[in-house]
Amino acid sequence: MTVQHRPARPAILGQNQYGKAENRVVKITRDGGTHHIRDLNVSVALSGDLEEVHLSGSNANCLPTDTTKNTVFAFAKEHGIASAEQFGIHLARHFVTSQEPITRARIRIEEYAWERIATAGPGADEVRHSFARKGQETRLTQITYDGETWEVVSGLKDLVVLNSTNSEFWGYIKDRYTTLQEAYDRILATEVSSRWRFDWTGDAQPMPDWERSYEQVRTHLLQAFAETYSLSLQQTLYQMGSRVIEHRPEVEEIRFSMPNKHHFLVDLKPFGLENDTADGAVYHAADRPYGLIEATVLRDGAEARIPLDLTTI
Ligand SMILES: O=c1[nH]c(=O)c2[nH]c(=O)[nH]c2[nH]1
Repeated sequence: MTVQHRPARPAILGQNQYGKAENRVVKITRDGGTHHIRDLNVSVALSGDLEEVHLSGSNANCLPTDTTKNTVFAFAKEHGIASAEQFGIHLARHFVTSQEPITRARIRIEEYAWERIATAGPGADEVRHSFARKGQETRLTQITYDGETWEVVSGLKDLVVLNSTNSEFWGYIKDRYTTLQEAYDRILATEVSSRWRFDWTGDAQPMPDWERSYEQVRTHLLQAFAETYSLSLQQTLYQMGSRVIEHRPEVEEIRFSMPNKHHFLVDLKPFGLENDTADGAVYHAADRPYGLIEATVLRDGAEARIPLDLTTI
């Protein structure tokens, strides 16, 4: 029997699209002391007359993905973000109407919601520039018992918080590798992971009210974050820990691991746009690398027993 071979046929280019994915755009608008935040993850995919880009390597019809990224940030500054839908419509229309070879644009946007951290007020002391990301953090606990002594370490993780002002960072060491510019008004954002150890070791002592303790520690952490005028994330961390130690007698020791979730002001000067912190500033929320600030705050005389690496409990 003879085997039938299908005639060889040439390769052809099928459906294709390209663009810049996951542009992390944060815009802060100021209404006096009350700040508003919009936090988007914007992905652009363009298609059209792009055969030659793939086949011959001619880039004559290629709008660089870098340009699509710049457009997203510049539009956030110039036109604002009234809603994710409005922003996406505006971008899609721009790409299709301004570039002849581009005949289709798909803009995908995820929006991260934030809620204000409640502080003292309303009144002069009320903080209006501090936010916690919506969505519940994870509450944790670890109980150890050897037949005699109890150890209870509780905590939380994934609590994302942001101050849109009242944060500076300057006066640090400068060596030949330093390029960081001093900051006098920056965003301070972190994802709090914390564990705290209770002074309760056994039945001879009254047991803490675990529910109320958790609620109170969480509130003190949030309020200390919001109310601290920060000169570094390290200083904010210490304020958060010492506030818990001072207000919650049942807590002996509290440990933190806090990534510095950097937000960089985008340089929009090449597009004739000023972008400073005064109002409507647009930031790039950088993913990695991140600063990682870790420390324990203890009651004077207490023993530090929470492991340095929080992932081990
Ligand atoms: O709060 C900060 N602490 C640092 O140690 C540090 N280092 C850095 O580059 N930025 C910051 N911010």
